[in-house]
Amino acid sequence: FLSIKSMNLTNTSWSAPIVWEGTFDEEVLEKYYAKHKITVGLTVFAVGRYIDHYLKKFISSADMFFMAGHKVIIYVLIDDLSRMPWIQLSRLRTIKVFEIKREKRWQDISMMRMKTISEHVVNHIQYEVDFLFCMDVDQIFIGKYGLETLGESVAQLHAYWYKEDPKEVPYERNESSEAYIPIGMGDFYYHAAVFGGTPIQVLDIARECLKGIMNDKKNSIEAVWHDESHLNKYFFLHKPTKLLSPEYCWDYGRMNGLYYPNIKLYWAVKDYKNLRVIT
Ligand SMILES: CC(=O)N[C@H]1[C@@H](OP(=O)(O)OP(=O)(O)OC[C@H]2O[C@@H](n3ccc(=O)[nH]c3=O)[C@H](O)[C@@H]2O)O[C@H](CO)[C@H](O)[C@@H]1O
Ligand SMILES: [Mn+2]
Repeated sequence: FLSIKSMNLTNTSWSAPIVWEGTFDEEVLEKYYAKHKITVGLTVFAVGRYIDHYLKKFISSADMFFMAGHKVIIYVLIDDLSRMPWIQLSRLRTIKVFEIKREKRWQDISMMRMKTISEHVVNHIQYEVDFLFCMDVDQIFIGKYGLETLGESVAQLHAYWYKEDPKEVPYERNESSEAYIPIGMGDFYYHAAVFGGTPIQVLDIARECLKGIMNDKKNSIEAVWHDESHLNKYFFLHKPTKLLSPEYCWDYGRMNGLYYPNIKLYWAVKDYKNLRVIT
């Protein structure tokens, strides 16, 4: 019998922990943070049809499972304030809603999040939270997503690629792109649906990714997986201090016979045809 712990990597070659259920002591963490009170931020974007389709479920499930028992500020970036759903939150939770401009192409809606995140971290988030996560809206929490995920620079292993040789993962392979990673290089393939860290670290991630995205635009290049390609380049150059196992961003639609009992967050059903803006 092999436990998940022994089947899967729990440390990277640069000694960053890979967080799986069973690799941390929740009690010790809770005791520590009872004495060191923190506030955790969570940014989420909802533009166009993603508002009605995903936002309410994301927020109400976060209310229940994201940093339960700790102070949380959810930052909602939305292109139509009048469609912000009403959600009753538990104690210790606050929502701040901001209206953003709507990009025309879904690729830009996704990529330009890096710009909006940078601006908001600079203007206020850095003074309001100790740790910050940035997440896609098309996902749902179903298990406790807790203190074990906090770190200076946190990356999410992509559920499709975490066992794969880096040679096989879909990094950007066009040498002219800022996101380029040569074949044979790279550590893991990270999922852009979740990243985080201290606000200053998140600012560096967002700024560097944005720089790459804008330089590529200048050269009429768009990386194969958009912001995700640039995020992978960033984490290749600046190793994350903590990695989250796929339990923290699972796809039930493509399990490949694998079953993990401790999923904390999973992909909502995608419906690109109907939900994404027409390009
Ligand atoms: C499996 C897969 O295909 N993954 C890619 C796909 O992720 P996703 O299919 O998860 O991208 P997505 O459609 O969720 O877009 C990313 C996020 O942007 C926001 N949003 C996007 C479109 C929109 O009309 N309204 C809106 O609010 C929303 O917060 C969403 O969660 O695309 C991303 C952006 O290119 C990355 O490249 C991912 O690697
Ligand atoms: Mn998504």
